[in-house]
Amino acid sequence: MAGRPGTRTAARRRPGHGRAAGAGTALDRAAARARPGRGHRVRNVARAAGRPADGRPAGRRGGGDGRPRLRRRAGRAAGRARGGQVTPTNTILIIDDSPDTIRLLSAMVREQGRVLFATSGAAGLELAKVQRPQLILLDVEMQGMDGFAVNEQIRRDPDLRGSAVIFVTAQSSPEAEIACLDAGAVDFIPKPLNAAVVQARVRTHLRLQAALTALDELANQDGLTGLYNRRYFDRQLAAEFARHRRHQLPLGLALIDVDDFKLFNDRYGHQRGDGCLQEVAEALRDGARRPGELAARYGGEEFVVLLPNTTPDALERYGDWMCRRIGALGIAHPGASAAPHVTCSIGLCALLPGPDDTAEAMLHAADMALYRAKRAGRNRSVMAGPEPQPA
Ligand SMILES: Nc1nc2c(ncn2[C@@H]2O[C@H](COP(=O)(O)OP(=O)(O)OP(=O)(O)O)[C@@H](O)[C@H]2O)c(=O)[nH]1
Repeated sequence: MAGRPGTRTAARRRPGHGRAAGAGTALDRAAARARPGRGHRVRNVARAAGRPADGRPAGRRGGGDGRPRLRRRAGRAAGRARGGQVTPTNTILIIDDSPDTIRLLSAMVREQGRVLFATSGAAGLELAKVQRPQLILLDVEMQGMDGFAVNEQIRRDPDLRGSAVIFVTAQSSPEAEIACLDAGAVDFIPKPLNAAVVQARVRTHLRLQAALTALDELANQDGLTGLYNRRYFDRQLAAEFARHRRHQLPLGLALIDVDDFKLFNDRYGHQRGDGCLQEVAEALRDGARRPGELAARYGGEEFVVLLPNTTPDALERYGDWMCRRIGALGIAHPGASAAPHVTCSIGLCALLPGPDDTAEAMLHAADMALYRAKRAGRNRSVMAGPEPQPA
């Protein structure tokens, strides 16, 4: 298959490059040394802690088994939940200013996932943002920023929504326990630490986290195509629009509609219609290759693709290329008006968002362009803007 014209190869950070705070401080090294016989493991984990997986946002990773990405992710999450089996994909972050406690806790939970640690609240927060652990075992009584302050920042950060906090504390009164739970922690582990209790609690919460992740992913997925659904797209569009406005970057949007699809359904039936939508969706998913690009089903036979940091020229090339790709699927559609196979019309909008622009207006502009593409004969893409007047 020919590559998409004018696109850059996805910039991927090389594994092992990039650093995060909390790894390799003097205390971290002391903690590793203090762990008889296993110091190297903790040290290695701490080094790995600074390594972004591949520079792409979670959930947008391509890869090889041919299943839609979202489906693969949901499957993985469900796999983690199934039977409570803990896989190496679980990450547990210990934030504690005592090397002895880190050593002890690491030994207790090391079979339950990849263990990272940080010896201060600030370092722990930075590490958590990069590594997105499922569980954070958070010491309450730390020097500087205490556990409650760290927890508050975790709760406020939308990127850390998927990380559950278990407080670890020597204060075991009912009031202390209630304060931890009221602060939003999922659980509470009392000191002195008991290995069986720690493992049971960690196991339970890893299971719950996996189930929650799977549910969250399903809630964002379109059932027929496995693409993201409109709800998720609208959220991402709002976030990307704000980011592009802040950094003054050009944002691209493509609204894609299958041509004469009613006729296709009438001729071949809804089941074949569904199959056709799935094939189109797969072409769109496969075409969203650059980091941050997102394809979603907008409703019915209409799809939408968000293309971050994309100039009008590049967006026009994308539109033409995607029209050709969908035509090249070669799905027979003898009654269609533009060609004897399935085609699509695409409305494009490229925008450097200014203070008065809105995501809704951008979608509306793309919709108007799509309407013009239909009127001009279908099987084409049209850029939003003033309609060319006849000479
Ligand atoms: N099979 C199937 N059909 C769907 C689905 N969602 C919407 N449709 C059908 O898509 C068709 C859309 O028809 P119209 O809105 O008239 O548009 P069109 O026939 O594609 O015509 P143009 O858009 O003008 O090219 C309707 O027949 C819907 O029933 C779906 O999930 N599966």
